[in-house]
Amino acid sequence: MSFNTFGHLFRVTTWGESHGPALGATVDGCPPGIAIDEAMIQHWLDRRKPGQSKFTTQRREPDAVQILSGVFEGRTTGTTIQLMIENTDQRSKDYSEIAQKFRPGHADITYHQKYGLRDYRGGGRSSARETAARVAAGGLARAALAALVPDLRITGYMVQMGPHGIDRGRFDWDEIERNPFWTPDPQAAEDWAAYLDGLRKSGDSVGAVIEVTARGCPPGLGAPIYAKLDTDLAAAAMSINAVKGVEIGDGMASAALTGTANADEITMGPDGPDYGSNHAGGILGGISTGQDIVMRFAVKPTSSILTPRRTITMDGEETDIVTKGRHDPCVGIRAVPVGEAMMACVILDHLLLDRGQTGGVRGAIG
Ligand SMILES: C=C(O[C@@H]1CC(C(=O)O)=C[C@@H](OP(=O)(O)O)[C@H]1O)C(=O)O
Repeated sequence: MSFNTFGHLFRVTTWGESHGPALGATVDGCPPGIAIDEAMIQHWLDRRKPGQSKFTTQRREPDAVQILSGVFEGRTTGTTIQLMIENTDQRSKDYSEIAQKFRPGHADITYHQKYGLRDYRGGGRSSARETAARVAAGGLARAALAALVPDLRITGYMVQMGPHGIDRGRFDWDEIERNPFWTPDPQAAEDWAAYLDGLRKSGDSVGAVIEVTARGCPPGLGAPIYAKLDTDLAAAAMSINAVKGVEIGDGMASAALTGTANADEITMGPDGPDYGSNHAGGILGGISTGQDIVMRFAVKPTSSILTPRRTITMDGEETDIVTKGRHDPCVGIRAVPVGEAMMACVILDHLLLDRGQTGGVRGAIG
């Protein structure tokens, strides 16, 4: 059990608070010889950083990453890699009014009950700003995966904002990069813009569902029983701030299927098994099948809102709370690159575990 660390062989420890001097990730177990530099990691951080549209927080952070160790002449050395991002745009006075109160739906109250004190500035350690560190580690994982599994493509996108889901008939992979919501449905992007603008102006927020797909993942990653690939993916997604639900493949909806409908029928293709469908989300018995790995997670509405809500103070007095400052009306938007980063870290971790146990040798079919 580690409080701030995840992964078995590719181990990521994140550290830092939203209004502290800096935050970052300490990565142990990265394979040596991986080509990496700050620009390669920055590419991924730039997709998550705040202040990029009216639909996200207006805090302005460059999220500029510094590699402090573990890289020599542009390659990982196999030793501990320290990634650091300085905080530059803290505005802690926004939080002075709520320092003595608990935001409903926020970690404020549980942190206080557990530890008896908390860094309330920007939510401290519970801030979604912590996810910058995950994205930095994910950038490193992606670089390792690019060397080890060149065909792997990890892509996240939003499939639902509030009650409004995408139309899968309009799914367009190229559209994901073109709109501020990372959604594959151009019509949804238009509809959500108007919807979220209204919510934002009325001082409210909303949740979202994010899907992350890994295409080109080899079969054989993951292991029964406690080392399942889906166990680690679910834990990784659930560890992201504000996540309240995780699904693999058809997830909860698979309960409504019959065995006939759920069967991902198998035929023999030119290069091995061919699956007619993918209800399983690319994982059977905790082990990847070689199909697309499909994970979804639900992000709750941002709890820092301008609409007054009832709460209590640390002295137990009943009161109202309004959270001022710069907040995301839908924090799910910036959770998209975070979900991708977690998928990259978990797949790399399982790739390394599999190489250790089986050497990557697969059972023959045909
Ligand atoms: C800074 C980021 O998001 C922050 C996440 C956050 C929260 O409570 O989660 C609250 C806000 O912090 P602040 O009040 O300091 O502006 C967001 O801006 C980031 O993600 O990089």
